[in-house]
Amino acid sequence: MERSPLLKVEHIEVTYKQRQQRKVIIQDVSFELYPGEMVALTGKSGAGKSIVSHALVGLLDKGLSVTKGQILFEGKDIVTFDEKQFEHLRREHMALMIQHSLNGLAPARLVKKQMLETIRQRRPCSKKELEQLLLNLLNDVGFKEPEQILESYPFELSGGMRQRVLLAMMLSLQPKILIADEPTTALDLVNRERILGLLKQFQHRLGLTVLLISHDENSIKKYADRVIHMDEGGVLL
Ligand SMILES: Nc1ncnc2c1ncn2[C@@H]1O[C@H](COP(=O)(O)OP(=O)(O)OP(=O)(O)O)[C@@H](O)[C@H]1O
Repeated sequence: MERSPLLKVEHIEVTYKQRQQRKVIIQDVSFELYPGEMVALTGKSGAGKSIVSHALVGLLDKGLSVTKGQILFEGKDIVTFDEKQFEHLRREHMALMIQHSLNGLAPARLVKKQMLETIRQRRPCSKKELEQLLLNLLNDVGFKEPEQILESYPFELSGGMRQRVLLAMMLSLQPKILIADEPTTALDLVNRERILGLLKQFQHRLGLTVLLISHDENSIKKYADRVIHMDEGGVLL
């Protein structure tokens, strides 16, 4: 039986428009993601990888928009979604783990508070149950003393620890697709391998579909089932 893609990006173009200025930033980008696979999107800095990831979840910066093509999630074109529909998509289906761990966590707010806020969007259960879920998730990403992590501020944690907290937070949303945009850029080799190993583990254990975005093809290719190359705004096949 032929499998259908969970996500199908078809010939998308993203344009930057501001007053008289108009510039095509990426053009004719097409690729597919099948359920349960880990696909790497690589290409040099400036190729447009982050723009693609933002377009997928409706988080393009002001002035940027998808001007051609379709992005089909479970067969439905999401290019025309409004903000409310994208919020729903991000909460229920597609989580974006963004570049540099501190961007994803407020440095001076307790980890527990931030994680609770995220998980509450998805699971309406008691505070006690939620806290237990958080402890389990932190355990899953390798924290031996998750209680201590919950009571920490992100600025007190190392880059690798923050990235693992962020991963636990994203997993709490139980997404179908996890988009990890340069998840290991700021990390040393040991932490890089640890984060990528965890992503691989969750791909297998939860059947998670992962889009792994990185300019460093060498560090991710052994983890990916397939590699897609982007070059100056397009996809090289
Ligand atoms: N908000 C924006 N407005 C206008 N142009 C932008 C904006 N953000 C990015 N660009 C342009 O889009 C192109 C692609 O940028 P993008 O950040 O997607 O590259 P990238 O492949 O993710 O690079 P990196 O690996 O460095 O993150 C670049 O030429 C950049 O200058």
